[in-house]
Amino acid sequence: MSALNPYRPGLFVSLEGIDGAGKSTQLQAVVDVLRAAGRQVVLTREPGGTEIGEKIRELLLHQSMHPATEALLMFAARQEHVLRVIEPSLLGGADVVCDRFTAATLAYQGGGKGVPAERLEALARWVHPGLLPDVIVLIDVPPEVAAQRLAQTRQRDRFEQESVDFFARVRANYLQQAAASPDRWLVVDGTQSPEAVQGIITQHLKKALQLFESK
Ligand SMILES: Nc1ncnc2c1ncn2[C@@H]1O[C@H](COP(=O)(O)OP(=O)(O)O)[C@@H](O)[C@H]1O
Ligand SMILES: Cc1cn([C@H]2C[C@H](O)[C@@H](COP(=O)(O)OP(=O)(O)O)O2)c(=O)[nH]c1=O
Repeated sequence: MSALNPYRPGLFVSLEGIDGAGKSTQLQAVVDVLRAAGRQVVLTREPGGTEIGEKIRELLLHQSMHPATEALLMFAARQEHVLRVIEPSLLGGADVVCDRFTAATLAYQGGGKGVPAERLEALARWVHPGLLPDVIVLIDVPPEVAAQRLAQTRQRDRFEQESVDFFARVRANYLQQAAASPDRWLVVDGTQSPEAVQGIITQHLKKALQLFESK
């Protein structure tokens, strides 16, 4: 059982980082390390993870809207996700690996777009009282590096078209959150090779799992 969330048997892991940090590249390795340890794993994402959540995701990624609307839709999608996927999985004993969670709303809508943190924190208390990931992996890269990677690869969605300044604010907010809860966060230097990033995440998760299973 977890020291942080002592009421449930599943480990909750989320991955965070600015767009282009290398999150998608590392997701499967996170799942693999847990499965190799004999755990059952549910891989999911935000915004999304449920039928309603995926519809909200489509709106969010492609329609322009006020940052407050954006934040409220993120939490609407999250409410469905927590109630239908995350909590039942954790309570049933499965680990949940989530591509982004509430830290992303604090960083993007809060740090990046100026929605007041206390409003976002109030929504978080409403939508998932007492529930936070046990481990939050932040893949940290300077926005210039992320932009260069994205330019070389894919069509950008609405969020990925934001400026380097925007991503600098998002990154700074993530780093502040991590500094405030060092026991929960792992900050990995994402400018290293994918193999090096994977090695650091794997080692950390193995230790976190040992601690979790010994409680
Ligand atoms: N450590 C790394 N070093 C160099 N390039 C990377 C690294 N990790 C990912 N990439 C590349 O950067 C781009 C964005 O990675 P991706 O995993 O899709 O990022 P995210 O999911 O965080 O937006 C992809 O082309 C990917 O191959
Ligand atoms: C969960 C979440 C995501 N986002 C943004 C970050 C991403 O740009 C976008 C989609 O997330 P994601 O699917 O993680 O993007 P990618 O894998 O392409 O990096 O939504 C927020 O702005 N706030 C949030 O709360």
